[in-house]
Amino acid sequence: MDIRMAGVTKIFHPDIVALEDVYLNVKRGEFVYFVGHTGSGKTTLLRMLNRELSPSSGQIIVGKHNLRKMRLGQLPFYRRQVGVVFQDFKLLPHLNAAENVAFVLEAIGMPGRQVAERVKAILTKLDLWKRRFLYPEQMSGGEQQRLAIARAVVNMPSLLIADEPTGNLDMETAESIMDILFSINASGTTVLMATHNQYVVDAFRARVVRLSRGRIVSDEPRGEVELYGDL
Ligand SMILES: Nc1ncnc2c1ncn2[C@@H]1O[C@H](COP(=O)(O)OP(=O)(O)OP(=O)(O)O)[C@@H](O)[C@H]1O
Repeated sequence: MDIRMAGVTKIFHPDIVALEDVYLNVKRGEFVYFVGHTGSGKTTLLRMLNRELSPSSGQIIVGKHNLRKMRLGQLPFYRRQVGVVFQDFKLLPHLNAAENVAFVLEAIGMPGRQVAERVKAILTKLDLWKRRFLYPEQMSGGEQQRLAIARAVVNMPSLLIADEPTGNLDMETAESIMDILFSINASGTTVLMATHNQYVVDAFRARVVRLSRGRIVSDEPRGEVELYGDL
């Protein structure tokens, strides 16, 4: 899905300007990093694209959806096309790995046999099939993050939003997560990822959009950037 943000401002009560007059275009199938200091607005921007937050002003168009005008009833249909991965995984602790993934498909009414097939395919792809009966607390950080990604992409979203998906992971595990995100991107999913990880941005080149105090201050097509060098 193409994304177009025009003049987007987000003000939190009473007067915290989290984003200010943001213009951004992302083409279907792009991979884009969002970088910038803590509090620069990365998470706010991503949460608006998932329609968790609405802008105070401006337009956000994702595919054929105008997010500001979207009615509540349309939200579940929109969210089916958007996968979300957070640093804190947000896995369901009382469900095992396979059930965590199956849950997403059951929630949209997919028949049981198809659910089982999809769950097996995605857990195999992310090298988790042998771990399918484990509960999140029995899994390592890297495994939990892979499971969170499995859950986010099992429904083949057009857009994947990842907020610090390599945070708290060692370098090797972070690399395996990035390999997975790039392979998902290669299959056509647009990927938007907020990160503080200089190594990842250097090693896995993509477009880099830098935010500072809620504004886009640079946009590098091939991401040769010092994340914090010039500030
Ligand atoms: N729900 C909220 N209520 C009030 N202020 C908020 C809320 N969410 C974010 N903010 C403020 O908006 C600004 C941008 O925050 P945001 O989380 O988008 O930054 P970030 O770049 O993602 O930071 P980090 O790198 O630490 O995740 C900050 O000043 C933050 O305190």
